[in-house]
Amino acid sequence: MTAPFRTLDDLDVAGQVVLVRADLNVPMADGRVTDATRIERLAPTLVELADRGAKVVVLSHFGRPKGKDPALSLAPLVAPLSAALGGRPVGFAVDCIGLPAAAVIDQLAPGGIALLENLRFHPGEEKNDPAFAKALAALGQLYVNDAFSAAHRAHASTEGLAHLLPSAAGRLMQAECEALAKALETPEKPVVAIVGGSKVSTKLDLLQNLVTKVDRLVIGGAMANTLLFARGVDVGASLCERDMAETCREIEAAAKAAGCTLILPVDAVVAAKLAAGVETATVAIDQVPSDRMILDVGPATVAAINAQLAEARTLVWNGPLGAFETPPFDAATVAVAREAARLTAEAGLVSVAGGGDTVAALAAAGVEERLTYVSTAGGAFLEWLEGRSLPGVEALRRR
Ligand SMILES: Nc1ncnc2c1ncn2[C@@H]1O[C@H](COP(=O)(O)OP(=O)(O)O)[C@@H](O)[C@H]1O
Ligand SMILES: O=C(OP(=O)(O)O)[C@H](O)COP(=O)(O)O
Repeated sequence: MTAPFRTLDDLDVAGQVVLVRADLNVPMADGRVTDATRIERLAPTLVELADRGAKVVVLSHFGRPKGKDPALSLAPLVAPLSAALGGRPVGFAVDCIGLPAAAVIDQLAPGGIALLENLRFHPGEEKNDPAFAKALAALGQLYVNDAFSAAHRAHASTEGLAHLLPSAAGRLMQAECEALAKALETPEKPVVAIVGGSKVSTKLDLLQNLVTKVDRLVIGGAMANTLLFARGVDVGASLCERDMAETCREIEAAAKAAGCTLILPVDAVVAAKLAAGVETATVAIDQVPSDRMILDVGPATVAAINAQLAEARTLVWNGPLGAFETPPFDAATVAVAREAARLTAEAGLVSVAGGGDTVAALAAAGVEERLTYVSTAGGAFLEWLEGRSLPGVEALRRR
């Protein structure tokens, strides 16, 4: 079968500078990578290109910087990237365009690899500014997109660049598209979705459409706080995007119209601040003290979610249910992850989960290998599920 887009098989890369859009937006704490899944899943593309004699130039964003923010530099990713490549040296350029980038690329021999500084230090990246895309294109001869997890963004490095250079999907991009299609193109019902995490405004928008694709939608994490607030629940000092209340009401209406059952937390684990060792309490969802934050869903909510999973034939999951990086606020995410893994093994549940932090949470729960498929993508995976075309994938299609 012909691939819907060009792949590495279609490129003659020997001696060429290949610009590889990667997603090195990995979870980090204290300057160290806490989950290297995205790096490890990218590595085969870089190794293949290098072994075929390409000069490999890795492009990525990291976080959501407003201008040049040293705290969001990609420099700390050089060592973990080199480790994932079996110790191959990785060069680093302090800017992703212009002389600093060109100078580092000039030093590359065939088979060499370099990483360029955070693309989002330039506003032209997120604006898909043609001049910025052109400055990136000037650095190389070929373009490979291996960042499926950023393919829902129409940015210069994910969309614009594909129109300026001969382009192809990397092995991870290819594998993600194939695996998601295989697992979810005709999902067995009932389909239960779990959406949590903290990227509230960017992910709320897609829930309106998602409710037409799934039978039940469980909402946890900071996402739930915003929906609860919109229902009139006092969420105290919790992370909550109060200006999204109207959108939340629209989602509730869309769910009702589509016959999708919404499952929101009925209890919560609260604390005065997000820190290890703080005093916690489990309270009913309408009893959150005004000076406390909801940092995890409570045990009654976990029981309700697991009851949904018991009836489900398909599970799709993006976003942790709580602030899982800081125990004990990982309890609900771990409990639900283990139940999903058990049902996958024992009851034939098709379970697909994705997202940078979700993968880290699944790994911490020890179930990363026990679900049907784990994607590196969160938002992109949900948009794929909605049936939306992803700009980063569309730009690679064979024309
Ligand atoms: N109740 C909560 N309050 C604050 N942060 C939360 C809460 N629940 C989850 N989070 C945070 O959400 C983050 C993950 O969100 P997100 O980026 O949307 O997920 P993913 O990367 O898997 O797509 C984690 O860092 C986690 O600590
Ligand atoms: O981590 C990412 O997405 P995810 O949190 O949905 O998994 C991607 O790197 C996209 O990042 P963005 O949502 O800042 O564009």
